[in-house]
Amino acid sequence: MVVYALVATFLPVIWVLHRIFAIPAHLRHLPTVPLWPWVWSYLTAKPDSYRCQRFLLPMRDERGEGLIFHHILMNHGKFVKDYPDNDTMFIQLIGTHSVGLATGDDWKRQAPIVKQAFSLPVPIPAFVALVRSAIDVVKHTTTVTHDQGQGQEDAPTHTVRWSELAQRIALDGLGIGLIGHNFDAVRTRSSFVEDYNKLMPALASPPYVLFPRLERLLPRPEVRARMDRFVGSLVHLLHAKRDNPGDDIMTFLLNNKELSEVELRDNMVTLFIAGHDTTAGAMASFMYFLAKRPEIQQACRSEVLRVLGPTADPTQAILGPDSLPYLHACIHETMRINPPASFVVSRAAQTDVVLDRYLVPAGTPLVPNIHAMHHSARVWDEPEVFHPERFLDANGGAADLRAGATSSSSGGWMPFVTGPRKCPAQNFALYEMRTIAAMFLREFEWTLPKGSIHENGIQNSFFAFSLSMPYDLDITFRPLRQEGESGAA
Ligand code: HEM
Repeated sequence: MVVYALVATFLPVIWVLHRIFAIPAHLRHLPTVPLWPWVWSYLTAKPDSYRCQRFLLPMRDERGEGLIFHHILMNHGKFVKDYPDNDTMFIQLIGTHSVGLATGDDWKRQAPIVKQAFSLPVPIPAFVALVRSAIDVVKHTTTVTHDQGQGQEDAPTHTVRWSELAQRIALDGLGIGLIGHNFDAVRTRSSFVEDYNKLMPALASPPYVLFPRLERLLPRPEVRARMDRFVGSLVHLLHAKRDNPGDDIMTFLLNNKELSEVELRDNMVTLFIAGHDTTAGAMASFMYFLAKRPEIQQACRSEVLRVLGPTADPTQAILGPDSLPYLHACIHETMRINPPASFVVSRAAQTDVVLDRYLVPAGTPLVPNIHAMHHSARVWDEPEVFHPERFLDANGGAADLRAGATSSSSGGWMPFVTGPRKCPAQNFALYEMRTIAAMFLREFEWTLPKGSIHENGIQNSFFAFSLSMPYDLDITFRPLRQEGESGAA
């Protein structure tokens, strides 16, 4: 009797799971990852980098992945962005009418406007002021330790949860660049920042990501309320911008009469979400790799001190890749080895198509994987090694990116992807990162604290929606000069 009851209970569950996850008959000729370990990796909240290393990279030697990757991204009319249905709260948050998810004529109308907005001068002086605040926060952090190592007798050091501070810096950077608003997240805790910080992990909860319908079966009113409050705050700022225009991105978009109210709302939220954890992830990873490689950190610092001097404010001209090629190379190498977005929104082929040697039926979701591309031994020499020099030319200048790859046909470096739908904010993000990196290099030396969970390799948190962000990353900073001193060591 008990056996019958168990069978009657579990058979339907197994049947439903099979229906959800089984590979459809028309796709069974394609190579596959092991299904259940893959699903399990989501349920146990493993990061994308783990899935890529464990399941995708072992398949790489068989595939012409670079060419397929390029082909899909360059032909965005044939491979159209294809996102999950509106059941996911994440899609409800960012909306479907922004440049990020629009397709066809809607995208063609919006893309040039957004691109033009990002060609406005990057607000370097405001970034500089922001980084000064962050430096101040580090220096006044209460977890001061005394480091007796490296000949620096009893030098005070400050151990900071850098993965969080990087997020707060990124939020303020976006506030400044997008709406000319200072959230002051670096120094203060506001309900807006709290809502935002709690919202994203809730939306990325593994069961809800795997089974979006749970949102209907087991609704989460507190998460929805948080989301509504967060969006309400952004919309409020957007409306206030009409009466108080500036030289920021949203003012530019508001002045363009071609964007509807809903498009403005969706773009505002999308730009925030698209720009926040990506930039924070890149900055967190940068500190990590330079903490692990003090000789690279020192070479970077020497370049910054030589070009920028010990105290002058960085300017846009001086922060360019040609002035600081080694710093530029370190940031590029960081974003190669731990790309902040590990894969892109899926694309659906509009007709049956042959990719490499496989027939892919129309409508099949295709997800180019940036992490796999960046770790392909067919594209990169020693892909697992942090080696910034791959982005320098023979004279030590900033190399053409394609020269970083051993196979020039594949391009290789793609944290912002490539093609018509590449990230419009690449320049904005790179200038912001160079400002932060240059000013921190001048101010501090840094290491991983003893016992760091990242000692044997960077640990990314589970973050649905493709983001790679080191978690609980503490960094120990040692000031290179005392208050009031004018030069770095
Ligand atoms: C290190 C920082 C960043 C990285 C690594 C990054 C990466 C990417 C990637 C990989 C895509 C392509 C997504 C896809 O096709 O599915 C993308 C698109 C996009 N990004 Fe970024 N991004 C960064 C910063 C930003 C910032 C700061 C903003 C805005 C303030 C932004 C706004 C956008 C938008 C609007 C798109 C969609 C473009 C389109 O579909 O036409 N990103 N980004």
